[in-house]
Amino acid sequence: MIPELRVEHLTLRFGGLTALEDVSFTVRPGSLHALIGPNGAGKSSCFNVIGGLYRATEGRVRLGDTELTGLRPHRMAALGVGRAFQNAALSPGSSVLDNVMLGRHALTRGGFLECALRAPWIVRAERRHTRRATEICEFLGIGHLLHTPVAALPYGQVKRVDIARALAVEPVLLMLDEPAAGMTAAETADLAETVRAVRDELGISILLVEHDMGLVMGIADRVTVLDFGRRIADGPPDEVQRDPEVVRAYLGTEAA
Ligand SMILES: Nc1ncnc2c1ncn2[C@@H]1O[C@H](COP(=O)(O)OP(=O)(O)OP(=O)(O)O)[C@@H](O)[C@H]1O
Repeated sequence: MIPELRVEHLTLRFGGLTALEDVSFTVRPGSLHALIGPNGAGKSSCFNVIGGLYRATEGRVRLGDTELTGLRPHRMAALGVGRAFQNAALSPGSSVLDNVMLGRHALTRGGFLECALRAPWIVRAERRHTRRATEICEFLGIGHLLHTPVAALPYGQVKRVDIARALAVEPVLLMLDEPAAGMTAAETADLAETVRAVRDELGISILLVEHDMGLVMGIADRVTVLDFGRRIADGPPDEVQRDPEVVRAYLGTEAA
């Protein structure tokens, strides 16, 4: 069963600067939830608190009955949280498959000696992991690029490798941080379809942090809007889009 992600009363301060103030929202099981807002609204800060990179000054994050607050990122992977970063932390010289296999490591067991001696069960597990990593790449449309070094790929494909690596931990929650940043309009439209397919076919929850309101309105089930670190709206996309405070936040920054 896919658990609900509950973000409760998050406050994050950097010295005198309040990046988040009392932010709460819930990502319902199997839904595509977007966290949006203008520049500096606190989206990345919120993403980084949920993902364990920043420690909240106040508040908590729970996935079902599991407390995520304060856990380190590698523990989260083991608990079913897969994350793709804004600046993909991939190994550019390695192949697509090797990068995605790195994501599987959160799931692999086996000590150094067993690995070094290539114990039969390790070899079998490795084969199984390679098969699954290949399937994930095929699902994301990069199955023909398994042996290509990441450095040789166009940006849109690199982003897919990053998502594949996040999916390789078999997450119940996939966190995507501004996946469309730096993409062309065509790449963005393709990506939107892919994200939708991940939700529909894998049935997992997705938290999508995005600057571009246009991208999320077509695909999100629910949208939380931040502005100056505070939640200013939360609801279905069509409702949020018409919210006067949201319109003001976006138009205000555009006009500035
Ligand atoms: N590590 C940090 N140290 C100090 N201040 C920070 C840090 N990270 C973010 N901030 C500040 O917190 C506020 C929120 O920034 P954040 O990057 O979370 O916003 P954002 O909505 O993701 O913006 P963008 O769309 O531009 O990426 C900003 O005022 C930013 O300068």
